[in-house]
Amino acid sequence: MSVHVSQSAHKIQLWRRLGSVQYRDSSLLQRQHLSSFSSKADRNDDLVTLEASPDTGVATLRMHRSPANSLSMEMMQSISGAIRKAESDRKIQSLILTSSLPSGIFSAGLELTELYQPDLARLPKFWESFQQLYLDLYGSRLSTIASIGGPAPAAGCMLSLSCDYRIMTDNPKCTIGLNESQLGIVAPPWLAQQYIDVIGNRNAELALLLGTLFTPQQALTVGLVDELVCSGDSSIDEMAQRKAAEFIRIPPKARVAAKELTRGTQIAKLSGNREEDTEFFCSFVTTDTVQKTLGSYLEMLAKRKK
Ligand SMILES: CC/C=C\C/C=C\C/C=C\C/C=C/C(=O)SCCNC(=O)CCNC(=O)[C@H](O)C(C)(C)COP(=O)(O)OP(=O)(O)OC[C@H]1O[C@@H](n2cnc3c(N)ncnc32)[C@H](O)[C@@H]1OP(=O)(O)O
Repeated sequence: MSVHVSQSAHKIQLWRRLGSVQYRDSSLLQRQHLSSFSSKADRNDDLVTLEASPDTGVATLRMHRSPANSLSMEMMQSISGAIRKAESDRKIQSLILTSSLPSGIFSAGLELTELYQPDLARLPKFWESFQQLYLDLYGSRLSTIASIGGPAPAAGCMLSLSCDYRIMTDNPKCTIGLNESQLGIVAPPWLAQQYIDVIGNRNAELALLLGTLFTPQQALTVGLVDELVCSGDSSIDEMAQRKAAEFIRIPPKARVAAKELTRGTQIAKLSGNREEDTEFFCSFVTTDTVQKTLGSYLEMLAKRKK
């Protein structure tokens, strides 16, 4: 086992060094005209806002990476940083995760330019930031509530799955689910497991195969969200606050211990397997087949917009 781990660590080092090497597949070097998908690194400083209220014990983490709260490496690090900041304040017991984008989009999942024709030096760090975000949110001592006012596909769904409670706007245009298979990729095992834990094995199996995006009503039926709020009703924030207060009434030690009961094993599993997970991701996502499918998906998104 230890030999396997050290070989794996060696491969990750190789990935990092490969950063200076250009991506080799010539068909992929001919960049298509996907002008709206061209950004990579962004500034860390204005992607999220954390509002802590020591009086109520509730902090609200608002995501506002325009246009769709897609998760670039910096975005994931900013969310992780805000979670840790809220946790370091002993007066805070609950965290509401929401979007403050005017479009209402909760999160469009991983930033696709991080996956398509990736920067090879950045790729392992990008994935490690995704793992870290899962560990920080899923393993938080805080009670966490996702207030989902808009679409939450793929890693956007992961953000909500990592919370303790999910409230969603009842607008059929706002869909949620792990749609990775539609992009020619697959959710990592730790994310698939969250899905199985929340919606059950058969529902998860079908939804993962088909890349299903559930409407809010369907999501409520399968248990992917816990509560719906009428579309256009501003009370989603109030409902989240009310739920947070309900969680806060439970003695913190008991609440945290209860959470550990259901999440501890999965958290320990990924914590002990991060390098292999990163290695697998880097190898998988850079294959020609995956890159071609991602390219087509990006084109489809751009055309749909036109
Ligand atoms: C061990 C593991 C092994 C292997 C694992 C391998 C891979 C990793 C696997 C899984 C983890 C998770 C993966 C992901 O999260 S992949 C991302 C999936 N996301 C999507 O499919 C969503 C795509 N977007 C949409 O469907 C729509 O944009 C959305 C419904 C969110 C909003 O629709 P709306 O009509 O309101 O707006 P649009 O005009 O479509 O978009 C606005 C704006 O935002 C840009 N955009 C949208 N999504 C993304 C994205 N994910 N990344 C980057 N940019 C995005 C879109 O281009 C528009 O931009 P602009 O033209 O500049 O306005």
